[in-house]
Amino acid sequence: MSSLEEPLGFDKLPSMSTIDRIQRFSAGACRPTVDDMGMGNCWIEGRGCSTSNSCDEDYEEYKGEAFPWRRHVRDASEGEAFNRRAKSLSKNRMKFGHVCKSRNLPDQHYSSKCTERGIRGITNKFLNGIPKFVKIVEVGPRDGLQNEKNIVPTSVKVELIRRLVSSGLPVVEATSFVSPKWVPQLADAKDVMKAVCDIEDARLPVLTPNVKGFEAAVAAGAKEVAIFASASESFSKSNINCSIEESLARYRAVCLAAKEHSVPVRGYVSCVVGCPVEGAIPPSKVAYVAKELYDMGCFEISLGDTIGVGTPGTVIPMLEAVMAVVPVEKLAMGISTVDSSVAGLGGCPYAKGASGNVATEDVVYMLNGLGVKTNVDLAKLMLAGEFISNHLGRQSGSKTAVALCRVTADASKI
Ligand SMILES: CC(C)(COP(=O)([O-])OP(=O)([O-])OC[C@H]1O[C@@H](n2cnc3c(N)ncnc32)[C@H](O)[C@@H]1OP(=O)([O-])[O-])[C@@H](O)C(=O)NCCC(=O)NCCSC(=O)C[C@@](C)(O)CC(=O)[O-]
Repeated sequence: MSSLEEPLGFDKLPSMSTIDRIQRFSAGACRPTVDDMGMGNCWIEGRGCSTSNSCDEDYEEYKGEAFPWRRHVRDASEGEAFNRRAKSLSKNRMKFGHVCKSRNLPDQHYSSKCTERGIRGITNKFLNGIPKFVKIVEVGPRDGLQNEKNIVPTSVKVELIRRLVSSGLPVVEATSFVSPKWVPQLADAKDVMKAVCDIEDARLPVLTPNVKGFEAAVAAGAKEVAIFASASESFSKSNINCSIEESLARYRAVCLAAKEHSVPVRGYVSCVVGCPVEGAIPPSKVAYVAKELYDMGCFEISLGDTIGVGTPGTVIPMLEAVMAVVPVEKLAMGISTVDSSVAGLGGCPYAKGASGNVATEDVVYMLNGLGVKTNVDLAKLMLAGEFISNHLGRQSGSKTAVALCRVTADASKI
């Protein structure tokens, strides 16, 4: 049995106060603003939101969030037809016949929700303290397509991004400005970014491994970037060809350049629970890297279980260690910011055993069922998932998409 598989004893389980802290936290809109740039650790418009009852306003505020750098011109071509089609499906509802044209399904309405009151009653009773709003960071066009055997044409990537944005996703990671020798699938980063940089309805961050990537990203029109470190030495070496310390030095340079350009930087920590080479990763290592990224100016830290081996018994001690050094509202995992990928696409090409990503459709469906707002239209999102799955010639990795396409019963009764 590898160390990753060793069951934790009850003595290793986190204290109730930790679980309570995580549950009670309902983050405010942790968004970067241009005004916050250049203020070191204060790049975020911080909002004290430490109780479970204060986030209705957060949702309202998030919906109305303004992005001052936007100059929006929507491409009227193929996207128009899609918008018309999607508009015919009301929010959080859909007609089966419209979503899966290929299958002759009855034209039934369904909703993944019971009544708002009913849900609140249930969640108050059993899931006290879950956030009322969850921000979803869609990584499909970047993480999802970086590991595809066949290179996806630029026009398909651009159309996917447009569809995801029009489903209401607030953040869609568009591409990576990395070495094309390392990730040939994203060698068209410049063209993708140039085609989507005028979209104003969502933030479109891109990955930048060094200053060279940052400069290319900004020249192509990127207004937000992400840097990606690892808590595992072996993964750092195989993913970005340098040690953790070397990567942190590179990222400090990226953050400095970003500060000069008033570009917000998001930070990733990979392998926060386990590494395919090293096995279990100590929470203290994750906390160290997360704090370094936070100190260099990242407005938010995404904690990635890169190969999908975490359990509550391993994730909570890790969160406990990270929360001791980085404010919880700056963390993007298991709290009220979730990274996911449309149709479950993706996984890091340099992480052996990376088992793909949680599908955005499944996250939205589950959150809808809990009465947690995301601002995402599940019907439009499923159309985006169907679009890319059709292009890739395989079934969606989303259980929700697969199940809802096949249901012939009155789904409102399921
Ligand atoms: C970091 C490097 C560049 C080091 O790569 P290297 O080979 O060590 O770097 P180098 O500085 O020696 O440069 C080698 C060549 O790359 C070029 N180069 C150098 N930098 C760039 C750049 N930015 N854009 C374009 N080209 C670049 C550079 O100009 C040179 O070109 P040559 O002279 O040979 O023609 C490379 O290892 C790399 O690109 N790695 C990226 C790997 C990657 O993208 N992995 C997937 C994303 S991470 C992930 O998915 C995990 C995450 C984020 O989702 C979180 C999670 O789930 O855990």
